[in-house]
Amino acid sequence: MTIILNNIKPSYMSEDEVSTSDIYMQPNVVFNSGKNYLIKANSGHGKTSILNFIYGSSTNYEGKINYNSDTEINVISLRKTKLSYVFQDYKLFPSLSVFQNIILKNNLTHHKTQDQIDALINHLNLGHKRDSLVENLSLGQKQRVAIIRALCQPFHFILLDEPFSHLDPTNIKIVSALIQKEAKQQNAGIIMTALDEVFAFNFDTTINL
Ligand SMILES: Nc1ncnc2c1ncn2[C@@H]1O[C@H](COP(=O)(O)OP(=O)(O)OP(=O)(O)O)[C@@H](O)[C@H]1O
Repeated sequence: MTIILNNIKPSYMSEDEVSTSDIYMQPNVVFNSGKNYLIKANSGHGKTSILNFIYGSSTNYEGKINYNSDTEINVISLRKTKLSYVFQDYKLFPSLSVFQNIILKNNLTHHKTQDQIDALINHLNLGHKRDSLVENLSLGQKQRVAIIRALCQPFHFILLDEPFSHLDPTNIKIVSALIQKEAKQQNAGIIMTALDEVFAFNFDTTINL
């Protein structure tokens, strides 16, 4: 799958604000599945915005996004099998447990077995929290739950919005290896945003937003 951005500009940001961007207001910015991309920028420069535009959860922009060069495709139809997203604010259900949050999604996709989900929970050091309510987790624990949930579907691209902002170096290493392995198995692309370099990851391309 290919995602092509053409002259994208958030409607709520001025031309001056995005004038130095390598993505905003640029023609033909191409993302290919099978490749890992880092989108790097300071706070408030539009990282969440660009992922929301690609995912179609915001249409508050000028310009055009094409998926597989198809100008007519409805991005929402791509989400179940082609686009996964780890939101910066996680979008978990606080009154459900770790396991319930994950299985709720997996029940829609049937992408993993229950044993595979338990193995992932243990692998990301959340075994002792499996049946705890998400509202009682630390931010770093919530971040890992959101990552496991995002892996419970097939995808051609996974979008990750500052996914390691609350993780320690050991967990970053474990989570990075897992995401890269899962993406590689599906020949999928990774589009990650961050404030700075992410050394635990092998990126093909780093783009300054
Ligand atoms: N729906 C919206 N309406 C108006 N302004 C918005 C909207 N969404 C974002 N903004 C503004 O656009 C700018 C970019 O926001 P965005 O959340 O994309 O940045 P970011 O790079 O992800 O920031 P951070 O690193 O702090 O998470 C900010 O000035 C923000 O206030």
